[in-house]
Amino acid sequence: MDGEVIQHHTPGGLGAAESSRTAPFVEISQLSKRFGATVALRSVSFDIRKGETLGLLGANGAGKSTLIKILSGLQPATSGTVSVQGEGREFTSPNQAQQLGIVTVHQNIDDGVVFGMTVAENLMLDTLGLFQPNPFLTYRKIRRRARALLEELELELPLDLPVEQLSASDRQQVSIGRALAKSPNLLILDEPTSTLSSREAELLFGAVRDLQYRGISVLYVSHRMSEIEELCHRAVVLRNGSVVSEHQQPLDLRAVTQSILGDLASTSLGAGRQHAPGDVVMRLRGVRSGKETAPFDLEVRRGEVLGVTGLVGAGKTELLEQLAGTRPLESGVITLNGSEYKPKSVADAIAKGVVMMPEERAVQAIFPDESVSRHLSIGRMGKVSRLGFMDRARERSFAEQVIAKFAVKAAGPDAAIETLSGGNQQKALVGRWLVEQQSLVILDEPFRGVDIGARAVIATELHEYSERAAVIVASSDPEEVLEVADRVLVMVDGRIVSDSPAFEMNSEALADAMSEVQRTTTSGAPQS
Ligand SMILES: Nc1ncnc2c1ncn2[C@@H]1O[C@H](COP(=O)(O)OP(=O)(O)OP(=O)(O)O)[C@@H](O)[C@H]1O
Repeated sequence: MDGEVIQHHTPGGLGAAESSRTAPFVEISQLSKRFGATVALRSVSFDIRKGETLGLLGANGAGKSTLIKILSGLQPATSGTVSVQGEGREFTSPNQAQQLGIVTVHQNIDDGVVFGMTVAENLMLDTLGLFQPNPFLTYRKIRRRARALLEELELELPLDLPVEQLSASDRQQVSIGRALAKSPNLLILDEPTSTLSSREAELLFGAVRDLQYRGISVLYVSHRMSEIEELCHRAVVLRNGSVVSEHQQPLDLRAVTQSILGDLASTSLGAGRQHAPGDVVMRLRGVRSGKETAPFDLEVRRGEVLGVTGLVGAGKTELLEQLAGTRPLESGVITLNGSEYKPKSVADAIAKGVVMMPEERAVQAIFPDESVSRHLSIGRMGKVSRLGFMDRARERSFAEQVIAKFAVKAAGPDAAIETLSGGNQQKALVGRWLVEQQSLVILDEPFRGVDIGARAVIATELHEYSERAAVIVASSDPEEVLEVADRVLVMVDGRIVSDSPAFEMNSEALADAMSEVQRTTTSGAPQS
């Protein structure tokens, strides 16, 4: 431990019984985990007390997910012990962990849902034992129980839709609902808000507070310091697989950040940078973000990072997909470097120099068994093949450049992508589009699961890259947008309601604009 001063405090409005939060529910002792030559956890010891919400923090690759996988019975530890309510336990399956009341919502949303089943079936999967055939269990009954659960959690989800038809954030809500239906004693949440809008995140915080009142323990992993501050009674920091500090409320955020990174020098983000907008790269005239919405005009220039924000469902993705060739143009005309631009497909857009990193990393971009280098070549076949055959040397050297430039923590270009921590996968995916020259790079939610140090690296690279190309960054988190953007568009219900230089905005003003659904004006970006 670094020996931080420990002060006692209850997070705002929690009111959970202080006295019951002294006995440990889980005690982790000298836990270590190796993957070949990689040491993911080194002799980790701490406890999670009854009724407390404990924050688990650490940079990308620090070992958080590995620890969670051990606690959930998904992976065995190499050495060390885990005790539950004072008894040493070894879990060899998620079922065993769940029998002891330990339920986990994993970082990858789709680990928590079963495709091909409806929302109602997913919610009741474990509680009603739907994996076993039961002739007496009707869909009506499943649906009734699921609806009662949703009412209790104050969630609104379409019960009869197959989960694969839901948006990422709705699937996330289903997996959280499914976990809560199991009445856990310890709920582990691994970056639960990374795919949620701020309103959905508020609902989740309400659910966590409810668990606190009921004396249920929560292990809460997040890169967002404001969430740790708001929800957690204590926080433990992992760095390079070791526990390096423990913090109590009120959190000293500077000390926490320093402890996570081991060095504060690399965390200055882009706020307040000087920039000079250059030539127009892409010009939109009469374009719509959806069929029902009013058309608008927009110019995207070299020399500035254009941030696009709005709640989930505001129309950001619909707009950006039209630019990237994944969705046909609804209406209007687009020009790219002065010529008409009407991409017929993603490949056509890429050939014209417009590339997009999609929002849903796991579903749309990751092929788990492929190596990092193969992964980074997907969509760049023309650049890494010769006479139709993959050129392995070129593929590896490209991957090496991305790994070095974005400080991706990986055993090397041949490592399978699934051996990288979530945040390191994300850095590699962002980096793959910023090594070569493009006309326009679009990144949808690039900071998802990325730690504060890595965010600074990405922001710096984006600023540098924007000198040569137009860059659009979309995020539903106003703070993330302000960290990187020079100019910010706010979208509400498919319309652009504000278009301003970033230095004129702050996160409160942005959040207000994002939630202002009843605006009467059509667009803050004037038609010309
Ligand atoms: N299956 C695996 N094979 C090899 N190495 C692995 C494997 N899983 C994890 N690692 C390595 O263990 C270390 C810890 O990874 P882990 O996923 O626990 O980090 P994390 O703290 O959850 O990061 P993030 O914030 O990016 O999700 C990393 O160096 C990672 O590359």
